[in-house]
Amino acid sequence: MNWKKQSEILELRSHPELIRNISILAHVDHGKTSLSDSLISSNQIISPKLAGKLRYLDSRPDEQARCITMKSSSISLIYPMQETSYLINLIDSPGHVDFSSEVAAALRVCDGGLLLIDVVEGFCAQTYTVLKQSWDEGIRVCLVLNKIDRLINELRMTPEDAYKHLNSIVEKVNAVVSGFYYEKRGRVVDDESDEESFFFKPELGNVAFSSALDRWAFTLREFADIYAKKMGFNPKALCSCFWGEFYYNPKSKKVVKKKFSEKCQPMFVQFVLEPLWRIYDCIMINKNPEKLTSMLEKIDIAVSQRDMSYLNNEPRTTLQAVMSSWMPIDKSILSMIVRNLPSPIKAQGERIKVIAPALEEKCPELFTSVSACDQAGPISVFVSKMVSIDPSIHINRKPGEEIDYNETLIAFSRVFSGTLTRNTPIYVIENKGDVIECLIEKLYLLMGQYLIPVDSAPAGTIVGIGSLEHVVFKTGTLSSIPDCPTFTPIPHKASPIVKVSVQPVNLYDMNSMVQGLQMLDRSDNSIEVYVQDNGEHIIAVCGEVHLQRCIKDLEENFAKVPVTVSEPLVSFKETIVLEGKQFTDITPNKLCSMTVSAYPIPEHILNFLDEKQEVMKQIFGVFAKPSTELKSAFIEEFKNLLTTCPQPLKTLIEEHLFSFGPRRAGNNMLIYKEKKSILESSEPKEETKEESESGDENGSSTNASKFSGCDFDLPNAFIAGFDLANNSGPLCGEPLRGVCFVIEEVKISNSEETKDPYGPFQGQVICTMRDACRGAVLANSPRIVEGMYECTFQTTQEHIGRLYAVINRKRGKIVQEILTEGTDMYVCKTFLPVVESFGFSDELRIMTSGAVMPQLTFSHWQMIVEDPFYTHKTQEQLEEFGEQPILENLPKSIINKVRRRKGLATDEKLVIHADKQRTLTKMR
Ligand SMILES: Nc1nc2c(ncn2[C@@H]2O[C@H](COP(=O)(O)OP(=O)(O)OP(=O)(O)O)[C@@H](O)[C@H]2O)c(=O)[nH]1
Repeated sequence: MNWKKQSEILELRSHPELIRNISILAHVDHGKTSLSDSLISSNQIISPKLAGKLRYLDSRPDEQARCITMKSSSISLIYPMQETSYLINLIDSPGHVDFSSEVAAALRVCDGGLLLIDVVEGFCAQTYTVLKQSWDEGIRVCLVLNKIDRLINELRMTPEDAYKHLNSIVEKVNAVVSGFYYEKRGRVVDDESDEESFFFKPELGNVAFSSALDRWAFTLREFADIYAKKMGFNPKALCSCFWGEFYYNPKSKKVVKKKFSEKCQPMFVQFVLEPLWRIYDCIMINKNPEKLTSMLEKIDIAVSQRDMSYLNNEPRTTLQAVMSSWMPIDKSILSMIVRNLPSPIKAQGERIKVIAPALEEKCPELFTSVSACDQAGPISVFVSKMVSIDPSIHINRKPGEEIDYNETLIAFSRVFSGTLTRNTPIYVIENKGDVIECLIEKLYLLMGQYLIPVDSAPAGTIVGIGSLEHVVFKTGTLSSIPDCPTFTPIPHKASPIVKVSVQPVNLYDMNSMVQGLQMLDRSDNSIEVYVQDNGEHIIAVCGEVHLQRCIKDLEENFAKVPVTVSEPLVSFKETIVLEGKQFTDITPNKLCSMTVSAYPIPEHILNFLDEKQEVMKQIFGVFAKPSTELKSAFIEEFKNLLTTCPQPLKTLIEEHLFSFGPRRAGNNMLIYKEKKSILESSEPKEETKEESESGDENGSSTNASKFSGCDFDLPNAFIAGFDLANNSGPLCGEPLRGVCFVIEEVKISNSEETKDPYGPFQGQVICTMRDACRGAVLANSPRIVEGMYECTFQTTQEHIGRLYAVINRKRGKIVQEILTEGTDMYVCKTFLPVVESFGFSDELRIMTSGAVMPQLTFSHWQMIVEDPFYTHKTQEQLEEFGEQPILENLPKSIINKVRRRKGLATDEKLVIHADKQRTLTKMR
């Protein structure tokens, strides 16, 4: 690292108005890393010729090998513009859907973003996700339409068609933005007149057109500057005519607004795209050196003889030399960033209500300091993720320095106010509210593959903090004020659905592995690590690529021991299709019997309950203290849905809903006919004495107090049993989904016996309730429910047939197939069972030589219609198939597989050494 540049960076950090913290956002493979390479080359960190090939910010070997970014990395660049130097802190974030949490972490420390779109693939699933994430974080964004070269070289579009195509992409993005804008969710828009700046308008200079591969980019401002001099126009006025239906009349030398026709070309086509197309034609398509030389003279570009000599054999090298001198990508993009994206001072004032809403009321001093990005005020820092320091990272020690920089994790953080200095105590405020005092020993400037130790980090900067690896769990707030409220936690979109169990290859490495797992858990915001009841160590991740990265991190950085990884453990659910059949069970001491029936919950209610999980936890959760408005709003919505619920379930829920489950907030329900519905009272009602003493005439009673040995709350024991059944259904011990249990009858006999050989009575009631619920599930024709991924990919006509064959083989369902206008590209949307998804991406990639990169996101739960216990019963079936069980029963094979994995009994016949057995029989 150049020490002169380094000291300039350190100096610029104390001028927040000159800082821009930017993240590059896009769908996978749209060119983020190639663009960041070009921007990095502007600071002579890498050679411009290697930009796009080196992938400098993909420092991990697996990122280089797979050509995908898996981790956000940051680098500081200097950009001189009009005699002022600006500090650009650039973050390259991953585009793969498995790493959405990395994008969220990167956005929290930034103030602006560059939204990159591959103009051939257009607006994709992840483009929407990252745009939404940036809105939710209150981040301003500029648009970069990348890979324009593909419109010329691959699709052979005319400039007119290209203009229409680009216009349609800009309109599509703006349509999405307007949805966000008018929803105003997650953003506080104070100034209505500011509306225009949220939309992408090439004429305002917040849209760039680029080819990161060919190292060029432009915004309309640059073209307007060039032509304004030649044509004698005001550059600003000319810029506003370069986009839209404006035409230049060379005779009258005037710009007129006219509808598009063959004779009239829009100014964007005439002045911008035509010259660009001509250069590509001279170099890449028709290779015409004479025409090229005359064009270069006209636009006043000098290209070395050496670069020109590649025209026939390596035309792309000549093209890159020409285009990077004509429209250098770094200059266009960096000046767009400086002009259009806010400095920390402006951004923090806007974002504070989104990222730290509690400050205003609870800590006004810090609120003022954060809003103004005051470097002299009290300190507040947000740790957005803990980054593992892998061996590819180099720590630049100062000459003669003796500090031990043996870190495993550093805190990737943003200083929002004050100045963080080394060796100062600071308070770590955990999300739960606990406060820990600790000493900041090490601070680093993040420079891609290099960490540069620094002594301080002022407000508005991004910094790596050492010595926090045992104090901060995933994310956290640091402050010099101990009672400072925490920043808003980073929202998580991706849920960890793929689980594997891990164990060390050598058992004596168990301790190292467990410690390594703890570090891994800290280092990744979207991972879950826990120990299952049977002692297995489970890692739950977002997908296959994520899993590979985590295992690599575990083996190489955290545990540093080899581990074996099980087959992915996919989650299933269990449900029912019949209704009303009852099952009775009795406690082992024969004193309490209960009859339970079960009903399937209709899909629309189930979807509502799925959506409202968090709200339900706040209203009905064990320690919940809900606000009355929240509760009544939920109940009103729920009751509206019940109007379309079939009888008798509707009445049962309305009159006697006793609990949701599991943990009082899931998507199963318990009806207890002795109790009034929890939907009825907005306040929890105290039970009256009379109510609690009522029983039936037969001497049986549902009442605990009448039974001498029953000194516990019987209804709560029912809920506990119901919860146990919810968590582990009868088919293969997977959670239940969409089952409503009805306690039809409870009989308790009085007994004088005080000693019960079967253990505490409460435990017996709980277990019997669990078994009664499970029995009711079995009585009502149970089914397996499997998770489904939504998978979107783009492909050409050439590959589509083969891809569909793979999807069908994997039980996928194609739900949408749209031909992109002007191309032979199909955008396909399919649903794919999670259990079939392993190896799916690799198979598609191999089949299409890497052209297809499917994105899998969890979509919904879907019931497998087949009955797991189906046997031939009717006369006709028996005649046709005999009494043999069905060989290919999918749910049955899933049940057996899961039961085998959990060590539960299966009804499979095990034949070991069949030949040997036959021989033995013969010999006898
Ligand atoms: N034709 C063309 N190809 C490009 C351009 N920019 C990038 N590519 C290619 O697109 C592929 C993906 O580029 P990357 O820069 O790795 O894309 P990315 O968005 O960083 O990918 P992830 O980080 O994995 O999401 C590479 O093969 C690049 O060479 C461009 O402007 N034109």
